[in-house]
Amino acid sequence: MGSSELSWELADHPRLPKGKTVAVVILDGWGEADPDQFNCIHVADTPAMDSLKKGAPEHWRLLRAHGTAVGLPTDDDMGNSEVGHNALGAGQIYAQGAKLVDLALASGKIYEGEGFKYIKECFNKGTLHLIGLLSDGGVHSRLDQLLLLLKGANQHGARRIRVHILTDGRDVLDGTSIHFVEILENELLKLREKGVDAQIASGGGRMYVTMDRYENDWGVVKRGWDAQVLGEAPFKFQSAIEGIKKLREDPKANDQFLPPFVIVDDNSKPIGPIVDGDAVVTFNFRADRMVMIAKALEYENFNKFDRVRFPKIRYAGMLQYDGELKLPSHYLVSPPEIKRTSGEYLVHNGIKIFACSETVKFGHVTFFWNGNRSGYFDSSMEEYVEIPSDTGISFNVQPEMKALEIAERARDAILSGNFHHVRINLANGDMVGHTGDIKATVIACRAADEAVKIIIDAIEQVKGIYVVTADHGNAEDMVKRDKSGQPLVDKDGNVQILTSHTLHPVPLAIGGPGLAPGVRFRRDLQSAGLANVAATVINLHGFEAPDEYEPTLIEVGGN
Ligand SMILES: O=C(O)[C@@H](CO)OP(=O)(O)O
Ligand SMILES: [Mn+2]
Ligand SMILES: [Mn+2]
Repeated sequence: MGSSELSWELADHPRLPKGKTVAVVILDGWGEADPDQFNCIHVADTPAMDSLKKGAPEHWRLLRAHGTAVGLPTDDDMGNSEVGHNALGAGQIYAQGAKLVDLALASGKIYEGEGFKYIKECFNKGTLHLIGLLSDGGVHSRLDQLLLLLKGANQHGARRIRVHILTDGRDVLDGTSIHFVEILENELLKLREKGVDAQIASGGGRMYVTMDRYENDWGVVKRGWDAQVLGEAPFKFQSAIEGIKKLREDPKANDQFLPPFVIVDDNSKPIGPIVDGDAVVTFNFRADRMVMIAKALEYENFNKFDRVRFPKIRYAGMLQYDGELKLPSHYLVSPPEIKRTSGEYLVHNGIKIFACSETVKFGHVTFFWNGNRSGYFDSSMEEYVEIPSDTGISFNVQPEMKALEIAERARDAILSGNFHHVRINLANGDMVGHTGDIKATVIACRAADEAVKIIIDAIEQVKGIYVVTADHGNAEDMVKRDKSGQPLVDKDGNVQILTSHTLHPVPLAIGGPGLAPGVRFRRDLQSAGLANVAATVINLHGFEAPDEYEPTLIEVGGN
């Protein structure tokens, strides 16, 4: 039976009432780890989160937020916002992009699909361009997948290949970009030895070039366009390794923010602009930071910046990045078909939804939450509010970010009585954690905690229920550690700052005056993860969860 024939009607929960306002708060990048000076959540003053934990074993627990619990290939994979919010919103665990690409490459099916056949048409006369994040972080892309794709594309006819790299330093240690470029150069050399004209053509740091999201700053995408498509950039080098070494000589340089550069030949001519008749693949599997560049590459009508030239190319994404917009229209691997998410169920069952975050996380509580789908399920039942993020600064400069504004909008939505379900994401722990600035991250954690307090107070007033959790770890551990947990130091004796997410579990707290007496966490689901939250929230709205969902975390004990 197709899913459209399944009913959307949820059964009444036998013990739990309807009509309570439920606030769902996602602390982005807020894991649980042992306390020490690199645990910014521990160092920060966080009275609201502390009080949720203290003495409340029935209403506070940990959840798995990484690896197979959220559909990633292995339990060595750290969690991230995409898979975390997908699991939270969908209540089911789907094999995610990273895994699907692994399988398609291993079986060779990637080369038999419509997307590859489409770009292959250009291999005879045109160049194949590969654009994406160069690291083994596994959040947006993976180097090993790129290398397999390079090899496979060549075996299937690509004779001229240009790679446009985006340096990481966010999912991996800062300064590791050189290492990844060396590995890539090695592979390109092997291809050249076989007579393939394969080279790196341009580059730049992921946070400054190409990988913006949720339309926070189109200037980022434009810088990428200029380098990748037009072959224009403020820096020109004869090799990417030489270029990155040069750029990193600036003491403030950082892989995440390297300026755009193009590789030029002996005559200072860029070696790989994208021109009519070329094929382009964006090789990131994760959606949010590819949607904007996909629009620039695909849309005939486009007014976000002056593209100067709009080459007639064949473009495919590694995945389709937006299922609602069908963007891009060609892709190498089908994305996970995330269906029957909790948001869609709730609106079908009369629950009015308010969702809010600031720009840099706005799509997390809407697009990701709803299974990588943009827009409303039912605009008469939902309101999504985006608070504009600061632009043009690194978030350690303003670590409070928009936590207060988000909390106030959520408070107003709660007190208005117009919504049953109020959902927010607080970006601080994650966005400031990624900067590696420990002092600023401590301030960030405190700001997020203050926002939690505002929401809990509002829930008290309307006799509602709160659910506070996180999507993955980040701020709770800011240092790279050895196997025994000791901080690692570099050759100068400095600790190695960790800018990435972590493998730690995240807290889940429930409470509020609306929580029915006897509601408590079950004890039989010790290894539960983020996907168990959706059924729990649906129960708290007074419904039984759908059968296909991961089990609820709560039970109603005797009085
Ligand atoms: O910034 C991002 O793109 C990722 C890290 O690569 O973080 P998050 O998953 O929290 O959005
Ligand atoms: Mn996140
Ligand atoms: Mn993050």
